[in-house]
Amino acid sequence: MVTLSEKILGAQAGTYVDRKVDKAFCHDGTGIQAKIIYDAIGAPGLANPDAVYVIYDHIAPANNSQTAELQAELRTFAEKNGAHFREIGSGICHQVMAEGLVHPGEIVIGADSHSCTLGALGAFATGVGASDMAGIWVSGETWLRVPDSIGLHLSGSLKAGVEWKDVALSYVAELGMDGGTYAALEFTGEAAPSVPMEGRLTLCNMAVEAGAKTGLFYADTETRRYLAGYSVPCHMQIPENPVYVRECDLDLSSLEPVCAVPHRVDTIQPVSQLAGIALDQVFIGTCTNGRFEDLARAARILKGHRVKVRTIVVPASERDYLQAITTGVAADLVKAGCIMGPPGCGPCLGAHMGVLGEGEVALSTANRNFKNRMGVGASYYLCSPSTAAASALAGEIADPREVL
Ligand SMILES: CC(C)[C@H](C(=O)O)[C@@H](O)C(=O)O
Ligand code: SF4
Repeated sequence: MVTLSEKILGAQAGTYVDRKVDKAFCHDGTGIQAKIIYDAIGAPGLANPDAVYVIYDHIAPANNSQTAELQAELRTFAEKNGAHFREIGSGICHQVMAEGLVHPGEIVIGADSHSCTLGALGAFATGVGASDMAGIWVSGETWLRVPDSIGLHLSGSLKAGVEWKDVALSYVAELGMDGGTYAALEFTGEAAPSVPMEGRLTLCNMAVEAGAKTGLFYADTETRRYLAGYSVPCHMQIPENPVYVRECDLDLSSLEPVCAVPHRVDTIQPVSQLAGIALDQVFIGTCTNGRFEDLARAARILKGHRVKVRTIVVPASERDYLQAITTGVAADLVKAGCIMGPPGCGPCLGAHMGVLGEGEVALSTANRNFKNRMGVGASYYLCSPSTAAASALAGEIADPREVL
């Protein structure tokens, strides 16, 4: 009668606990703020430098001198204090941590709201603000209220042209933007073991868009297969008849390609009904959908054709980028007219490399379409990599099932 969160945190839902943090990561944005608070506390050093990661991804490379100077300051801090530092171009913090650094059963805290992504590995992973991160640097621990859990039971299999992103957008729409507030979403059911790791990362990534504390998959043979690629051993996690405060059934076979429409992540419409909406920009990337598999899906549609609208592709990590290069996926994308950016967040949060102008309309594989996020006065739809690719070819929103 124990949920995975209760098991990992070692206490019943509702209990407040202090716990040692196994991995604590931040990026160039939140790391700077955490350092200001850490300096004010005046601690003698990091309590557990080996658990601390500083990963440059948000405005990477820097967009102006002030950003560059702040980044230089945090870089020096990380190096002096013995933290793990990942330079610009390494990739988005969540993806970098997913590449063999996070293990099932760990407590993983990131100074970024999408840290829930790492629940895909059977870890308890959640986001905190900069002050909590500074607290972890000082003490090596954090406090948490053990969350209640919502069971999301997956059954059936995806039809052609429907992707994990469509599942993610569909479950967020089902729960609503605050429907999972402070809960842990446990992905279970007969179809869960067959969800590949890249799909698990996409599904857990969007848990916070339903207000959830985290999303989790039980570590199973897929987790073991994935971690073996990083020479990381994996202990399986067996569900112990968890009790959920709410249960949702998601029949994968019943889903179709969807978009979240401006300006809410939980408001979706079938792509077929949006077809024909003219676009100014398509963006394929982010911690939701910038992995190699996502780039390959887009390339499958774009290969041998030419995009009709500016299309920016940003790999989630150096590893994803290299894989796209060695497999020819990157060449297919560039030959199709896509602009490839360095691994990182790219234009996701409207800070650089593809900011939209007033009145512009974009389609993005990201997880948020909040008003003014990618550019003041712009509007954007969220979708899967295949929908993004099909739409890039058409210059307007298009159904991927028509070109597959
Ligand atoms: C900048 C950062 C704090 C923010 C987050 O926490 O999610 C960003 O990554 C985002 O996606 O909006
Ligand atoms: S890719 Fe986007 S959503 Fe993910 S961490 Fe970066 S800014 Fe946030």
